[in-house]
Amino acid sequence: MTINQSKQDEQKRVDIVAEKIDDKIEKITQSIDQAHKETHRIERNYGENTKVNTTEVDDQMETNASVQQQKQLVALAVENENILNSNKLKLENLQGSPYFGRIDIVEDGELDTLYIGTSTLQSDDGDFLIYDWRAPVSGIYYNGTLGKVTYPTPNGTAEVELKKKRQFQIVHNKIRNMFDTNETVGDEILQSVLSEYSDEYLKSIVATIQHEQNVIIRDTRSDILLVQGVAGSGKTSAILQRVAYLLYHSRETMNADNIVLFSPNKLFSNYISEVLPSLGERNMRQVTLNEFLSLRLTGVQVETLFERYEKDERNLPETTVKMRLYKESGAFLEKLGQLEDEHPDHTPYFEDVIFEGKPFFTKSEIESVYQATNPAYHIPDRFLQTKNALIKQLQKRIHEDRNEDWVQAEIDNLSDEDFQQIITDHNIEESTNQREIIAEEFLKERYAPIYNALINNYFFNPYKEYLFLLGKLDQKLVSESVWQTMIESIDHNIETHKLSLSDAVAILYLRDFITDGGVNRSIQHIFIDEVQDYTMAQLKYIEHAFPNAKMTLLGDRSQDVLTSSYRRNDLVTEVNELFKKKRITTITLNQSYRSTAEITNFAKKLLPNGDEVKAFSRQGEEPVIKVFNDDNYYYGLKETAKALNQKYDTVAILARNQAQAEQIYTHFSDESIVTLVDANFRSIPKGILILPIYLAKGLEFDAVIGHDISAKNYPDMRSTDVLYTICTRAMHSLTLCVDQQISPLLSDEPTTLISRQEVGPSGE
Ligand SMILES: Nc1ncnc2c1ncn2[C@@H]1O[C@H](COP(=O)(O)OP(=O)(O)OP(=O)(O)O)[C@@H](O)[C@H]1O
Repeated sequence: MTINQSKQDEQKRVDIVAEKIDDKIEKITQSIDQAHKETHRIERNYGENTKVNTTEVDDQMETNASVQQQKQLVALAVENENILNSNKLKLENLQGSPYFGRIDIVEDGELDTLYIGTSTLQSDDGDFLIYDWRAPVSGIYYNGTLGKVTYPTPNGTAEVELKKKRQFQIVHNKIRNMFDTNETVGDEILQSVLSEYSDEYLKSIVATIQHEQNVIIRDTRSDILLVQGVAGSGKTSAILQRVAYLLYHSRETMNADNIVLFSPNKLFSNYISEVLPSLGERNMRQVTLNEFLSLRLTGVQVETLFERYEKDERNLPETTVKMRLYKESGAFLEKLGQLEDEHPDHTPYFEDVIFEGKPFFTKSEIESVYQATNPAYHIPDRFLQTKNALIKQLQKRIHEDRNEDWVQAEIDNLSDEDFQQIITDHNIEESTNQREIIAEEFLKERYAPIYNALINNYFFNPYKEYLFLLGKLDQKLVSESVWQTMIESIDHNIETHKLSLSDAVAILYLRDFITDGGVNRSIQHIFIDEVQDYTMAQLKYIEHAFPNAKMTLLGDRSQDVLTSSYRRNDLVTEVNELFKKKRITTITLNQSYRSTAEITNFAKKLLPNGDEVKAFSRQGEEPVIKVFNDDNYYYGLKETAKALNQKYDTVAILARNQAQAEQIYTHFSDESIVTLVDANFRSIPKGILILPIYLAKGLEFDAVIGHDISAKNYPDMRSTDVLYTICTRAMHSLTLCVDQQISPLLSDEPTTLISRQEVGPSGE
């Protein structure tokens, strides 16, 4: 059969499947309509039921039961509607492009043809018209070359013969491209996908997942999956596909709420937000490290990585580097956890529990309770015993106070409504001591802030505890006076409710250790993108906070923008050392997909091990280095950006820091197409953007302009990571603008790329 003939046959099949999808969507839309009406009806009914008279004590029990039942009915109806909606979304995702792959396999002598798309579609007779890309058998499409291949089944590994592998590009239900291939996914389709222009949102790579990416996506064995991948190698894309895969693989036991992604910033969160819905899945939870820490340390402002980077850019004395590296190590947290071995007689730092302006439990009372516990126990046990003893004392007080005159007087003063409310809320039955029970409940509500303070361990002061331990540490890094000054400065920060990142993590760890808290067992998978920005102490704390989670860590040691000014050790080695008791798999991705071959080859020359980076064979323009003299620099930058914007929708001018970005913006303020992006932005508009590099992490743009890559601004090797990250944000076009003298980092670049610009009005 010729390829044209088979294309016609394939097109016929697409038409049939497309019709089936439309049919199903119509049916499901009707079902959703009905389900929605049903939910509405039950809700209305529920509303009416809750209006029953609750003042008659006899009615109360009955009302409660019926309200519970109604609540359950509403929940069921809503759940039903949600399932239908999610099925509809899956069908809609198939519309226009129902599948992208086909495999022909011979299993037990029988030839089977399978089509692969973003979700399963069955005919009314139960035949599979489309297989979900995550089904075990679909793995063959991504992994297998023609010939004998295997795939996992519930009964063990099955061996089949792969006869044909075909790829499709189907747009508006028309086959645009169709190839038979022996590779994972042949270059033709990938070429065409990668040549597209950037979008506000990252796209799913489901149709063109590469072999090594597939390994990351389908790994279910490792406790820690560490991916070291060069810029643009698809790390972020692989994470999102992996989330979708895991949700499918463990659909009985896990949903999107059991997964947390640590993302570098808010812009990034928005940028990736469309991928999972396009695969028919809900987005997982997303937090930045700073949000995560701040949520756990209420009332304190934790320094962000960006703030610290901006400060570090100015000055970083050697002693600060030493102390910081120590406090950021896993070993430092461990040291804090050895508190009891080193200070067996130490009593933790307690605080008064204040109620209505007066101490309810004083610090010294609490200390006595602690000291009365058995010193043979561990500190967390003694702490818990102390807490329980305080709760008991509070309960005793409530019991004793219930007959006090002031309590009785307060109850007499309650309105009928409030009185009834207490009865209803606590299901109090009529009896001779009903009034006493009401008094107790009233006191419980009154004393609730004390109970809360005890439950939340507010009577413990982790900040003082931390300062105490720092003071006792026998460190040999810096002189005693430098160390003391550091402690004083933390103390001062705490007074003003501020904390540096490394102190915040250490304090949390110490607090959790003593109070035996801070642990979330419901999270099953943690993903950390841009892991090169994380310290080992932070990773250790995250591991502690989510003890049941497997971790997927993705990073690029060459894009260490935020800490390269002082970090010394290699990320992969450090992570392996930190998690040496766990099952770790390390995967390296060297193929870069984002940029044209010209841009990738240009950028990799900046790196000491740049030869490892493999460019994808997509051709484009050579990068350009434009050198201006002092007078016409900003004019030249502006003209360059405007010219590029004629051709490309998004042109990003990337600066080292926020101050530089702001300075550029002052020269552009008359242009409406220009946006100065800061850390509060949630999405990226089209046009000319100006932003500091740390906000552009993980993102990509059609055209990138590196701002002032001069010897002054990028003087030495410590700026390599920043410059490399800037260059690798570009998909199609890269221009580096230089004010006067070119940075020595560019000395390996051929002079043919350099153009000296003398034109333009001066004084701009
Ligand atoms: N298998 C693939 N098929 C199609 N496109 C791909 C594939 N892998 C990566 N890409 C594309 O390459 C670009 C870079 O991918 P991604 O952002 O996931 O890489 P990254 O490794 O996280 O990059 P960085 O570390 O530089 O931020 C994206 O546009 C993505 O769609």
